[in-house]
Amino acid sequence: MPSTFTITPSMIPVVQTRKALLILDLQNDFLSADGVLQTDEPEGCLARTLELAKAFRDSGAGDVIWVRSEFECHRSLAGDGDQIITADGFLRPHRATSTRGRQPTSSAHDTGLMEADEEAFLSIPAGADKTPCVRKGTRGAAFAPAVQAAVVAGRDIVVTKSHYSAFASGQQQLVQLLRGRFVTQLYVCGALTNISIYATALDAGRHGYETTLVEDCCAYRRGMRHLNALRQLNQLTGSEAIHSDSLLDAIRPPAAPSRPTGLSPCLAKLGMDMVGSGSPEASPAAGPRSTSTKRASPQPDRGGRKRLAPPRHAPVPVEQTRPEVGPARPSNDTAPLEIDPEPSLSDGESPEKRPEEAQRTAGAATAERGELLLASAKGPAQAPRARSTKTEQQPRIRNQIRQRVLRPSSAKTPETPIPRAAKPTRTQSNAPMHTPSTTAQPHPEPDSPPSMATNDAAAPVCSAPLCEGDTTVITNVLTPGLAAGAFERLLDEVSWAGMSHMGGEVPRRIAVQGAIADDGSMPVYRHPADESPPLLPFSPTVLQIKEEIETHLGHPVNHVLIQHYRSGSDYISEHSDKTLDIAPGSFIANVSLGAERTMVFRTKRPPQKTTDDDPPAARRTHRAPLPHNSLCRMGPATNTRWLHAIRPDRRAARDKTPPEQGARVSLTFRRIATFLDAGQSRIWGQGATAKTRARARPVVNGQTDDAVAMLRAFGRENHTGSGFDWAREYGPGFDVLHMGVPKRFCAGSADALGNAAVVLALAELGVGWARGSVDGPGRFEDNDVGRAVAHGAGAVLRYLDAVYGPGRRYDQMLPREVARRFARLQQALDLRGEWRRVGEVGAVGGGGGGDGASTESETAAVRQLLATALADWEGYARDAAAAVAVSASTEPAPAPAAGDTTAATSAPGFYIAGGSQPSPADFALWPVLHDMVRVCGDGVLGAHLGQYYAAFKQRSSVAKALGPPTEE
Ligand SMILES: O=C(O)CCC(=O)C(=O)O
Ligand SMILES: [Fe+2]
Repeated sequence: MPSTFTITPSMIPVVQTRKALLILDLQNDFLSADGVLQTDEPEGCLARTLELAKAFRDSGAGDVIWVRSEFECHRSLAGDGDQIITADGFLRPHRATSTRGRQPTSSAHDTGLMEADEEAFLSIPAGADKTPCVRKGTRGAAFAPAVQAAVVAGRDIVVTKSHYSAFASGQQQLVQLLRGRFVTQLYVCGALTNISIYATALDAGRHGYETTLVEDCCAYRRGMRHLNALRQLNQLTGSEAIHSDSLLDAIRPPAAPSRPTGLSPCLAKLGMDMVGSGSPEASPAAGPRSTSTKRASPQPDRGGRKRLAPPRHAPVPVEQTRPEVGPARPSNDTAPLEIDPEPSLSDGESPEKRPEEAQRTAGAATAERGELLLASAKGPAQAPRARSTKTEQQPRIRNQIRQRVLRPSSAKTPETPIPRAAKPTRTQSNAPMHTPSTTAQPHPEPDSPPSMATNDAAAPVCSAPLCEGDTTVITNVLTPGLAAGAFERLLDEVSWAGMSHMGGEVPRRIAVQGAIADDGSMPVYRHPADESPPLLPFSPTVLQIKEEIETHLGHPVNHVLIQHYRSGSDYISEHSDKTLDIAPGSFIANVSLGAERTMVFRTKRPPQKTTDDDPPAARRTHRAPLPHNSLCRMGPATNTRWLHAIRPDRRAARDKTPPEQGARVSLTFRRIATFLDAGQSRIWGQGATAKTRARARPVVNGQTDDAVAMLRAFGRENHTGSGFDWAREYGPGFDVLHMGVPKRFCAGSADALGNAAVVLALAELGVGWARGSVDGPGRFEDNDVGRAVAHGAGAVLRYLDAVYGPGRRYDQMLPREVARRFARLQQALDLRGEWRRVGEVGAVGGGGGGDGASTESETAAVRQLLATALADWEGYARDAAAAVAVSASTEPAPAPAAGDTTAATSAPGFYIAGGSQPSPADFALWPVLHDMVRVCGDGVLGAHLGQYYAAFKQRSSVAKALGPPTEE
């Protein structure tokens, strides 16, 4: 039977979705030195953003949309409208309860504070005294000159908004414009991360756009706000933050295939300085090529010119370069292997010249609608140009090509394997000077005999020199016996920690080990992190690795930073190692175990051009794959002139080769010349102000001027190549040890029960703290800007409740609940006082001081006393139990509080002042009950109070409060 409809797949319109780069608020008020809200972080942000905009446009990846803000009228932050972040403290990621992603806390009080914040530049509540920002017609509202010059009129799109969000209700212009262009994927950057970027990205998520933040192109004034915004966006909308390099990589024309090098498969993948030096001869090591004759036929580039597919074994530059600035680059000049997936669509003509192609891909009606909508958009928007599917499909095809050509299946190595136990012969002319060993570690002589037990497959192989010629990758670097199982042993034996940077966790686990001298002194390597884990002595496997690695360095190392990249999502951003504490002339030794990742080297930004006649400076990139059991031996010249990074590798597992799967451990060994004493309280050596131990000076902790100066010097080392003036920048030395986000300090008092109550509250509320350096009356010092201090357990409990606990929301409690919370807390504090007095007069415990040894009659007297004192509490516990029983039969169990991992499952979860979460009364009461039970046995508590006591005891926070005070 003939079918009613004939379905011809080629007739079905394919809507090709597109991307856009949304750049927000790069206006004078946010960028210029006299701007009202000048952003100065991150360094180089504007230049990177402009570079990205150009590359994005030139690559054909999508549209560049410049958005600017103009103050029109006060924008309230109450209700469901604009949302921004003005919190300086760490915002704990919360469970998204609302699909609209609204922040859960926004009382009138919070809103008032937010609107008053200077960064809330579109909110000027009545009576506010704020400097006007981005007022229409002012210089501050204009794009910064460099930005204005970067906007390509007639091609880019410029949109003006008067809300924080570019998608706010009443601002449908952008949504319509994007719809018309079939944009589904947005890359967002600009200024400020926590204000316009946050509001816009949150709304973009609501509109269903797949949104990615280009983190290093997001400008901000306060690091914590920037991090909070990125974190919250990730939490609420799933948007990821990437580095602009990753985006540039994704949109950049395809990588040239490696010229056959004849090296081992791994080394063949190294990007080496071989531009133009290769032979065009065929080689068995050449990677597979497409066998499709169609694909090998002449292909058009995007400019419509014919170009030839590369000859089968054409020499191609291995080094990947990207011009810093300069004219738009034709898409084919570095794309020798561009394969058109649909040759019929691109046969000889530029997509731009083929409007009918747009109809084939998107359908005539939709293409037209795109144009109509666009015409209604404000700003110099341009009619949509029809795009071929080719442009959009390139990344995927390129990836396939890259994988095939960069992974030759077989290759020979012409390198002479390095004999085991022999120091590799260094051929580089600019290899670091060998600093004589000052420690007693033995080093084999250069011509010591090769070890007997090696075979070819397992012998170390050294790559050709990389970057500045002083860097090499040595594969098979560890002896097979050590390499086998080292990865697993390290995971087990190393004491891993998180590390914070700018108040956030770095995206990998780390550990620090080093040579601790007999007197306890140790090397210290300072780099831009707020806190690093403590240095521990070399663990057995690390020590073995260190000893083998030293034979390849020719000098000892005394410090190692061990990093665990748990998956492809863990990474280290582009940086150069900070040489403040590194001994001059020494190598930085990166040992890789586990999954293969790629070290991407990129030359530092060249100095600003001086005249227009200078040719545009180019930055060079090398990719060095680091397979399991390899050593990247980086010399100082490379570290001076190049940055390096392990970028995230978020490819799906199926797109990775087996060696690339899984986790990686790297060990970065350094020779450090700055030292701390055993107590980490004094510092001396190369990078300190005191150059000798005899003159060692106290370390400086916290966010001090010194810390800022050191961080700025680190920043300059990252950005200045050989122009970095070490003697001037680092020569005088820094005594800074821990910097960055200050800690909260808690100093205990002689009152053990008060201390336990505070520790219990801190644990329950998930508030991290460190032990205060000064002992004295119980004291809590917060890490807010003003460093709020509360004295005495009662005040601290109230403070913690009001700032971190449910006490933030007294406005949402019934007055009687508030009164009950206050009254029970006071009563619990009084009970603690009575119990202490009992202890003092009757010598029966009372405050954890006594050992419970007392006569029967004394104990009986105390029991009697307690029976009276605890009568009220028994009643409260009975009421609370009854309330829980009622709500348990009608409602699902309340969610456990922050510090509790067990309450939801095993504890009934009733609290002495009622409610669904512990209150300060519980924190004050429970340690007292516990002490009473310790002294008098649990018979002292009535049935309900006993039940309350036992249930609360199961909470995970209790273990912390009972143990010795431990920091978080
Ligand atoms: O994991 C790596 O190989 C790189 C580590 C690194 O560059 C560093 O710690 O400075
Ligand atoms: Fe590094």
